Order: sequence, then C-alpha cells, then structure tokens
Amino acid sequence: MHPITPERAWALHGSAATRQLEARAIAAAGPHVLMQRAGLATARLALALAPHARQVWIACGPGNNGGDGLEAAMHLQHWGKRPRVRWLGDEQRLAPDAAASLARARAAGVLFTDAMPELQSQDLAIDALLGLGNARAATGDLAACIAALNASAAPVLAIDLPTGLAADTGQAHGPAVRARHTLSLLTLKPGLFTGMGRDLAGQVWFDALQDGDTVPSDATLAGPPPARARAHASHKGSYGDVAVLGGAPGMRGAAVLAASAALHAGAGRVYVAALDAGTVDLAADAPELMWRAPPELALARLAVACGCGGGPQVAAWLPRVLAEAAQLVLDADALNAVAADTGLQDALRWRAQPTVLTPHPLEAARLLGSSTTAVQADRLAAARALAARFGAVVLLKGSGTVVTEPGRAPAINPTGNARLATAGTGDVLAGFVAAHLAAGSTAWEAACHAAYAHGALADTWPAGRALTASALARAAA
Ligand SMILES: NC(=O)C1=CN([C@@H]2O[C@H](COP(=O)(O)OP(=O)(O)OC[C@H]3O[C@@H](n4cnc5c(N)ncnc54)[C@H](OP(=O)(O)O)[C@@H]3O)[C@@H](O)[C@H]2O)[C@@H](O)CC1
Ligand SMILES: [K+]
Repeated sequence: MHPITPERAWALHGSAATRQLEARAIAAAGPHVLMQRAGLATARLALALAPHARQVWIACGPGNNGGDGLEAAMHLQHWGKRPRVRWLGDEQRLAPDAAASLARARAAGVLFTDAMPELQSQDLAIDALLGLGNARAATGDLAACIAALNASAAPVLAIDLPTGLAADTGQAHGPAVRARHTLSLLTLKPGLFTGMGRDLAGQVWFDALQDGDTVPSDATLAGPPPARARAHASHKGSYGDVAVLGGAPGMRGAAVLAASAALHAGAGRVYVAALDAGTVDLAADAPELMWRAPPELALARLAVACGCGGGPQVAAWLPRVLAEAAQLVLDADALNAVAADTGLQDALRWRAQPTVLTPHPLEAARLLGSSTTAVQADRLAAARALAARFGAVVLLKGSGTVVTEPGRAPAINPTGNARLATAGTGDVLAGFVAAHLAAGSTAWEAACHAAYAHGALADTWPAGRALTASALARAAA
C-alpha cells in the first residue's frame, strides 16, 4: 500500500480500464480473493490511521464496495475493535463475492444495526457505500448515510472512491462523501485528483491488490520535474529570452507579474512589451526587466507569453505573434481574443512552433463554445478537445490542473492548493511556462513542469506569510 504524494508519477485508470483489470485479476486469482485482499487492506489502513479506535462505524452499500466494507468489518471484529455496520444491501440481489463477505462478517459476530451512530462517539467511520458502480445521484437511506458520514466528527476512510465521486471525471452529481482518506483499489482513478476529487478524497492511498498485471492507462498523475543543474560554463543566452506581451491600461501589473515570474524561474533575459502605450514603466522592484514597444520585439527569437492583462488591445497583435513567436504561451485575454475570432483560431491551428494554451475553465469554455459547467463536468475531456481543436498543448487550470496534447494521455498535476486562488497567480504560471520554453523544454514539458513548480511553491508556502502573486513570482528560484 502506498500513500500518494507528489514525489513520483503514477498511472491513472478510469472505470473501463479498471473493470478490465478487475476481470483479469479475478480470473487469475479466483473468486472472492480480491475482495478478501481489499477488505484486509482497508482494515489495516483503518488501524494504521486510528490505532486506538474502539468504535468504528462502517456504512456498506448494496454492491461489491459494500462487500469490501463487510470484509474489513470482519477483520476489525477479529482484532478486538467494535465495528457497527449499516448495510444497505438486499440478499436476494447480492453478487457472490459480497455475499461471501456478508456471511464472513456475520460469522465473526459483527454488529449490524440500522440505527445511525452516535456521531460524537465514533473513532473512525468507513465509507463502503459505493465505488465504481456509483450510477446515479444518491437518495433515501444512501443519502442519509452520506450525510451521517459528512456530519461525523470521526475521520472518514473511503474505500476505492468517496461515495458519489465519479472515477473518470472527478465530479459528483448528487450527495457525496467528503473523506479524510481514500484507499483506491486495483488502480488509481483520475477523478481522485481533479475537479472535486481533491476535496472529496482527502489523502489518497493505493493498493494494487495484485502483482504485475496492467492495462493501458488513461492519464498520469505527474511527478516532479527532473533536477537540472546549471552548467558552470553557461551565460544568460543559455537560458533563452522571454517576452511578455500584455499589460493594457490599468492591467500593467499582470505583465510585470508574468515577466517577474519568468525572470525568477531562470530565463536569461526578459522583455516586457506593455500595451499601455502611455508611459515607460521601470518596475522598480525588477530593474532586470527590459521594456520595449511591441513592434520592437524580435518574436522569432523569443518565447512569448501573450495575454497577461492584455485586454481587448492584445487581439491586434495576435496575427503577428501567432505567425512569428518561436515559442508561445497564450493566456487570459489572448485566449479570449482567439475565442472571439475564427481567423485567429485558424492562425493558431496553422502554427507549427511550440504553443501552450493556459485557460481557466471559463476561458476553456469560450474556446470550445460551451459552458464552464460542461468543462468542469469532464475536465480531462475538455482539455483533450481543446488540444485536438488547436493542435497545441493545453494546460487547463483549476483544482487538479490537466495538461494534455494531441495523441498523448493527459497528465494531472498533483501540486497546489487553494492559496493559489488569488489575483495574478495565473500570470505567474504563464511566466513560468515561458521560462521553461525559453530554456529549451518541449511545450509538454514546459507546461507540466511549470504547473508542478507553481503548485509546489504554494504547498510549501510558510503558514504565516501571505501568498501574493508577486511573492510567488519571486519565490520561483
Ligand atoms: N469484485 C471484486 O472482487 C472486487 C470489487 N471491488 C470493489 O467493488 C467496487 C465495485 O463494485 P460494484 O460494481 O458492485 O459497484 P458498487 O460501487 O458497489 O455499487 C453498485 C451497487 O450500488 C447500486 N447503486 C449505484 N448507485 C446507486 C445509487 N445512487 N443509489 C442506490 N444504489 C445505487 C447498484 O444498484 P443498481 O444500479 O444495480 O440498481 C449496485 O447494487 C469497487 O469500487 C471496489 O470497491 C474491488 O475491491 C476489487 C475486488
Ligand atoms: K466508497
């Protein structure tokens, strides 16, 4: 069993791939063996999480997820705990594995009761209501059990998935369990790590239940970028040049943030071309930045971060930028301009040079002609659709940032937290991506590595220090 942390990459499998692997594993191991392993793994983790627990409430659903819970209840009973089981199944409709675990739990003397637990007296609660078979919004007794788990003062350990969370998309279309820990079985599912998954699953653990067999993955949980030492015999030209095109009147700060981020992320030289033609800004806190008028930029030699507070004015520059920029990050207002102009969409499609789009869900919705709700309903599919439409790397922001490009399984970024929900952090991310591009990373690597670094900074941010975008930009080094 492994705790899932951002320290390494993991393969992710959706429900169809997991069902395929499950069928093969059951065929290889024989009936009930996997459920026995699942129940034992759950009971062991429960004990590790709450070693002194006496009262354990286990809410078991009508399918095999409930079977895993019944199997765990049997072990906890044998180990001297006092599991109380609420079982929502129907013996006439029970699958053979779950029926076997029900018989074992009964034989062990587990207490079955329909009474809801005393919420304050439980030491641990286990959510074995639904896993992969979650088919529709919960109602009735199932919804009441979800509410009881969510109201419990005890930590909740979810088996396989928090009940109500969709394995493939990270969405919940009805009541869902908010777990402190989730033990994912056989595979790690993408939905645990994006959309609502991070909030509902808590700390994810993984038990493969079998050795060696695998099926093609649907996505990856990204790992850390490889450490890259700077050669002693290097100079500023070795790390490439970034230009930020943005900063329309009233929004110059966005361009400065992106530029400062690129600078601190290691770009050799950083130019700022502000669309606010009024004044030259010497950006007192970053005298390293070089200010240029937009027409002066030698785009064909630059990694350009375009958007960043660019306002509607940025649209006029996009035909040239799309045609000429050696590498390109399109953010915010640049994405909105593309969404509003089919000519720019064609130019983006025809672009042959490395390109990263960094939309948040609303910008992605505009580009796809859909809605934020539709994008969030399946973030992986939305990112894939955008990448296919524009032939670019797409970095879809939000909880569990998704990076994808045509012909490649998406990566979900494992780092970051809600402290990043503050103005300007998106500009900082665009600057990071541009710095990676300028240093010679592919568009895919630049997007994955920048997203990871950006989130990791927030994850290690000192508790008492305000996380502002400008501080985040400066912390990059
Ligand atoms: N087989 C094995 O050896 C292993 C299995 N494993 C475990 O099995 C889990 C998958 O089991 P599963 O396929 O039985 O699905 P599960 O999530 O239990 O739910 C299905 C049941 O719930 C019902 N139902 C659904 N939605 C509902 C709703 N809203 N409200 C009410 N009822 C609802 C649905 O009813 P129906 O839709 O048929 O009417 C059906 O009865 C997997 O996540 C893992 O934990 C692993 O440990 C590996 C070993
Ligand atoms: K569950």
